[in-house]
Amino acid sequence: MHHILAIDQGTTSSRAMVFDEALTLKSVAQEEFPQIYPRPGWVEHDPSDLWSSVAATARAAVERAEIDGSLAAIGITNQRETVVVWERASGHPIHNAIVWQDRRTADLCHALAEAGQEPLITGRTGLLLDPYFSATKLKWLLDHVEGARARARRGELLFGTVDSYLIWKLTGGRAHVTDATNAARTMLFDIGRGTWDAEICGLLDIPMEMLPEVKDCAAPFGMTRADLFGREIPILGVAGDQQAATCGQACFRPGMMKSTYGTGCFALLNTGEERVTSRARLLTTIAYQLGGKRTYALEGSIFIAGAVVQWLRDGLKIIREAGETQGLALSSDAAQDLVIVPAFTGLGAPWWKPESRGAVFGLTRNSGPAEFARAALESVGYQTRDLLEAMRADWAAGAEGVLRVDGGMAASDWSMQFLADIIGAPVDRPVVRETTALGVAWLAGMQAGLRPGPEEFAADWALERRFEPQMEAAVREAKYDRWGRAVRAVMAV
Ligand SMILES: Nc1ncnc2c1ncn2[C@@H]1O[C@H](COP(=O)(O)OP(=O)(O)O)[C@@H](O)[C@H]1O
Ligand SMILES: O=P(O)(O)OC[C@H](O)CO
Repeated sequence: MHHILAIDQGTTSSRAMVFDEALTLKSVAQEEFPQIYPRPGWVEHDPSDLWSSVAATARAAVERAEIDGSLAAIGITNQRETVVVWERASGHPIHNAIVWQDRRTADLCHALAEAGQEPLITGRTGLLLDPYFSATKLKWLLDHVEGARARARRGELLFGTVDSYLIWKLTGGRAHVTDATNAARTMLFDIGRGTWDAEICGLLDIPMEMLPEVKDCAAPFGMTRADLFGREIPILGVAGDQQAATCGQACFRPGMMKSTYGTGCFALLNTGEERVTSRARLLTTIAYQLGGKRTYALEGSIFIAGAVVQWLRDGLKIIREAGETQGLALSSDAAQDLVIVPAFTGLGAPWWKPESRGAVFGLTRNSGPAEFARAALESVGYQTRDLLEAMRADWAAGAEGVLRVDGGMAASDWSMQFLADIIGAPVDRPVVRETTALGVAWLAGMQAGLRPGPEEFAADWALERRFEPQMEAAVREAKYDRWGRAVRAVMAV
């Protein structure tokens, strides 16, 4: 029996999982690492923390799985958009990684929009002019680290998203590569042609010498150093974490969609070969690239989902652990209809209002922890419906009715039932909820010749529970209408 190691390098922790060749999970290791907030709105990671947590969890997962040298392939999935720049000669980063959540380039994005650059950028990359993406963060580094641009031009510095940096470390500096899904999040990549875009690089003064080679999601990315796992192991699968979850959820047919509920929520709708241009301010992105063929997706990104539950725990201190929200919601007063708009760091898709902040509507003297818990869980459902409405507006062919869910918050039955109620469609939760790691393990396993293609993988996808909508249509629409008014009020303040 061969085994596959999936490395999932996320925003707050690194995880490693070993799967056998039938994709049964054998072991897990996880390590959190520090978040660095140098100023309000700035978020950084120390690249050495990313690397050491990946190396430690990878080794621990392999040890725990007791697989006796049968490791055949590695897959890497990662937090997307985060930028690392390092020296080709030494492998040393020239600065902390600038994380996807970092807002330091908001003014630069604003200036580019004022200068009329958004149509070019959106047309080529499918993305909006927002600090979320890598390009303006990379420009910031080249502008602020002394001598960086000249060194990059001489070929001394390399840029990568986290996957690319990890591959450089794993291979001992023998491969400077990335995959098409990660490249698609940089705002430097022409997603139609599948190449780095010279015009956008020119506009931002980014030397193209520092960009990695872009490969399919299932491809030979390089061999690890022999000392890491006792011999060289091939890295054969790479995808951004939301795209890996799309694969793990087997959303291979146009119209299929998944929504992942972690700290934030990211919904991807497979649009097949069609590169749908959003009129509703969603993102167009690459879902996966296999055999040189790109499959596209519409993506809605919400920055606060599970994080609203963390706020109940750490901010309001009305719960000790996330699971308590379910009991509270069940005991809440149905006559009160509290609405929480959790715009703690602004509003993401489809509004893109970085300056908005949150609000609570409908407070009475009887409003207490139970009503807050229910409103917090409901806010995640409402935000998802906003994304689905935008997807419907954008794509006439339209999403199939069912939404596949995963991520930590998908564990909450109450939340998933409300989600089904408010979107008015079934919500399917799979048996395997580690869809991100599963997706990239499948990609690597397929490239290794251990796993068959998408059709067979899709046939193996197993439902744990379907949540059917039960709410009366009139109640649903009245509640959603009230949410819409609350969001508009938040944007107006
Ligand atoms: N039973 C639950 N009910 C509601 N929210 C939950 C529950 N379990 C976990 N969460 C939320 O899910 C999030 C963790 O999910 P995870 O997929 O691990 O996130 P990430 O990968 O972004 O760190 C947390 O924000 C937590 O508040
Ligand atoms: O690390 P996660 O799971 O919060 O995912 C982050 C996303 O990739 C950001 O686009």
